[in-house]
Amino acid sequence: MESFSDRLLAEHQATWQAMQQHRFVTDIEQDKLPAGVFNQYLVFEGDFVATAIGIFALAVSKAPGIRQQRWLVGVLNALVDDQMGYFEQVLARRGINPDDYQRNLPAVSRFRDGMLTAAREGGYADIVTLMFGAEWMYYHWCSRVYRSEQADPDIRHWVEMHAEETFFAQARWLKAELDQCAAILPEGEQRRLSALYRQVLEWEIDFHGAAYADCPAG
Ligand SMILES: Cc1ncc(CO)c(N)n1
Repeated sequence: MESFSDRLLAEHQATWQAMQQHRFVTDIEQDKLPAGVFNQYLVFEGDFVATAIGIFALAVSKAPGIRQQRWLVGVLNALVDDQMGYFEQVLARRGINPDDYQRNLPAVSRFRDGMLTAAREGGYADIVTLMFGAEWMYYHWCSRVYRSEQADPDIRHWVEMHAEETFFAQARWLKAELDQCAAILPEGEQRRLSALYRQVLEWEIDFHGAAYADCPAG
């Protein structure tokens, strides 16, 4: 039988493709992403780390057992140490002062608040759906784009970080975890999670468009 996560991917193919072919993704693939757009994106992403910490903390508190908590605490640890450190370094290297950039464009707030609210109000399966939606999609476009070249070393490194085994393992863990959660859920709950998954992809598409806000001509 088709797994629940594969069912979600099949049900929302069009939305998935819209993200995989997003201008932000194809610009990186064709090595023509304007540096200013990447800088703005890094500011949004640096802010998103704080959101991700909040979401994974809720996952720890709602997880059904120690097996999940042990893994999720590892994820949290990587976010607070490696990811936070990464953003400090890359912003400094590129001379980015976040105060000079947009911080709260509607598409960015919608993604952040939508994810956090869903994580707060939902159960463990909801949170796993959110993060599976975000990470599986991200791994896929980065592993494709990895096969082309990016001249800017920071852009190249960003793609590599999300195409490498550590990140893939995290996305795979979420996928397997989602399948395990969904297997015991009634059809109505599965349909609700499917709608939430699609919502995540739509929030993501708009979030990635927001980096172009001050650069409409590309
Ligand atoms: C906006 C966004 N979605 C997904 C990921 C993958 O973790 C990310 N880093 N940023």
